[in-house]
Amino acid sequence: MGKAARVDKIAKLGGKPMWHSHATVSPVVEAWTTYRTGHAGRWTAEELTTAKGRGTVSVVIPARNEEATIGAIVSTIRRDLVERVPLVDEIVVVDSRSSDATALIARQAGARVVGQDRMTRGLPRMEGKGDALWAGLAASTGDVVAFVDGDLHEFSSHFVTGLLGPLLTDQSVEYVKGFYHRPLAGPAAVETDGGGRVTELAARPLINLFFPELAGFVQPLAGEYAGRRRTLESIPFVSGYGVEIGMLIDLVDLVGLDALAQVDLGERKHRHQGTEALGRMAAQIMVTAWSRMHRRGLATEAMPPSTLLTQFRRGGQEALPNLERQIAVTDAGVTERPPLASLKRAVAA
Ligand SMILES: O=c1ccn([C@@H]2O[C@H](COP(=O)(O)OP(=O)(O)O[C@H]3O[C@H](CO)[C@@H](O)[C@H](O)[C@H]3O)[C@@H](O)[C@H]2O)c(=O)[nH]1
Ligand SMILES: O=C(O)[C@H](O)COP(=O)(O)O
Repeated sequence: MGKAARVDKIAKLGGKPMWHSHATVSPVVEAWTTYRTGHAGRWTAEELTTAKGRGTVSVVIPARNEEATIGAIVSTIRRDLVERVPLVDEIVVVDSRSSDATALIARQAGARVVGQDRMTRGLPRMEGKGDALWAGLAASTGDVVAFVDGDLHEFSSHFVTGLLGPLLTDQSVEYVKGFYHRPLAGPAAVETDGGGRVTELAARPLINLFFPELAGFVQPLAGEYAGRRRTLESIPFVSGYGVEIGMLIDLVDLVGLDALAQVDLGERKHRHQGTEALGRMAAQIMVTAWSRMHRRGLATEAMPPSTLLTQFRRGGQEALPNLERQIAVTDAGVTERPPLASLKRAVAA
């Protein structure tokens, strides 16, 4: 049994959790994690520029009100991977209905900035990150497209080279997902591995229960990933925060686990959202997972989930006297952009 396949597992014994360090994951996941996991340090930008040959590479960054971080991310990629070596051919920032200076700062740092709504004009309006990513795929031209979140702190260009490594050096890889350690920075202290709360509390249990072939992905919700255009254009993009889990399931169904890889990018620091917002994110992820469970015959059409999420907030003018809390109801329902390739075919016909 490979080291990568050794996992810690909690077994419930008499109500008390007990840790085992020699439990195995499924043979499929064991083989995949051993064979398809890499480390960003394995590839230099120079080697990858040679490997790229005549192909082209786009970096797409979705950004909604990211004026604090977007400039440093774009200028780092530009300096290291456009000017120092010609690895990245274009940097596209998708301005996702920002109300701050995100677009201006990104442009000044050297990105091409496209508006989410401008790219999807004439199509039904959709919300959130997934729609921004689809707009970015439509706006970009590279044969390989790398996506990077716009809220990362202490960004380094190895995030991009790590994602590109497997794709530019191994033709059998169609898609690469990043993974990392995730500190949780609170107001007073940093919890070393406290980040990724939605991942640990919602996405990982869902994946293990219903899509166990994907259990070897260390960070299934990572916003840093790259793929071949032909593949990315062949899958739908779920709106909002359903996009990552939807993409992973759709990809494994389309190209198979063996064409997917993951790369260790070290550590990732980002802007944290509050618990209430993460609850809405988790609900979108669950609704998306349900749609894929339904497609696989694991859930019936007769029992679709209610997409309304009721949350409670302390005090406020609208507080109900019996609860001393106000109630906020949001719709966690998601929609989908169709595979970009199908739209291009329809336009060409
Ligand atoms: O309407 C939106 C919302 C977000 N973003 C951008 O998307 C990126 C990630 O969004 P963020 O709100 O920072 O998400 P996280 O709280 O970091 O959530 C994690 O989990 C999400 C659900 O899988 C993933 O989409 C994220 O990439 C991942 O970092 C950032 O650049 C945002 O500016 C948009 O472009 N449009
Ligand atoms: O990916 C996640 O689980 C969410 O983005 C939450 O991340 P955080 O706990 O690091 O803020």
